[in-house]
Amino acid sequence: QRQLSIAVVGLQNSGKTTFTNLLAGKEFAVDTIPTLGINVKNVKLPNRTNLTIYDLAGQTRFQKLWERCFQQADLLVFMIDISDLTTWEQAKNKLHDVIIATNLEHVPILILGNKKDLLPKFPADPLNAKADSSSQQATFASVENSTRKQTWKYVSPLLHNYEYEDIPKYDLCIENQHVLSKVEILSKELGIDLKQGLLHLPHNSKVKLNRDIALFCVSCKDGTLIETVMDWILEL
Ligand SMILES: Nc1nc2c(ncn2[C@@H]2O[C@H](COP(=O)(O)OP(=O)(O)OP(=O)(O)O)[C@@H](O)[C@H]2O)c(=O)[nH]1
Ligand SMILES: [Mg+2]
Repeated sequence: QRQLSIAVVGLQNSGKTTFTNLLAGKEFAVDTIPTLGINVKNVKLPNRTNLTIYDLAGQTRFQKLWERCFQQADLLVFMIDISDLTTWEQAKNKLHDVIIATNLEHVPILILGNKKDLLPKFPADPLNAKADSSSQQATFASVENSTRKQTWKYVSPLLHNYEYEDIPKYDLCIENQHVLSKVEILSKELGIDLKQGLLHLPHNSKVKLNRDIALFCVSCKDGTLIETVMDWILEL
């Protein structure tokens, strides 16, 4: 039996409990109750893995509880609601705080841009179609001597043309919000260079990421890429 502990953090209403429920094999639910404090779930997976999921409350008053779970966690999941621009800056800053606070521990971090289903689709353009399908997921393994080389299989379709500096940067507004459903653009907007393993902070400062990091644009509602994310977790 293998034991894997996962701490799920992110702002309120981003979909943490929803994602936790999907991991536990439950259906998507529109009506959820905001989590108070910590909700711990144990899930037995068929391949002899026991998951312990710390589904944390996103409300500001509970965020100080997050740190307590970081020590126990083999994986941090950071949920972002990419459909909500009113909380975007706050979510990004919070993500940066969490990355910096945990960077020395080498704990892998999985960033999920959730609620992709609520973003407008890219204009139908046959030239874009191919690019779209190849840019669904991105994983970066940055810890040296990592035994988890297989995570690179998620990187390869993207890395062929992933160059952080070449990715356009947007002034996000409702008209162009759909760009966040492209994982490489999401990485740029979050300041995360998946290839070099760098976190870009304001005022040109950079932090080397000492950990495995993965980024996916998902929809817990439609189930988009949820299985891929689960596979990725099981490879840890
Ligand atoms: N459209 C859409 N709605 C989603 C998705 N994921 C979650 N939701 C909805 O978002 C709302 C909040 O979901 P929760 O999972 O409770 O959010 P949370 O992050 O646990 O919130 P706190 O516990 O308060 O921190 C619910 O109404 C969910 O149904 C998604 O992928 N698409
Ligand atoms: Mg919750």
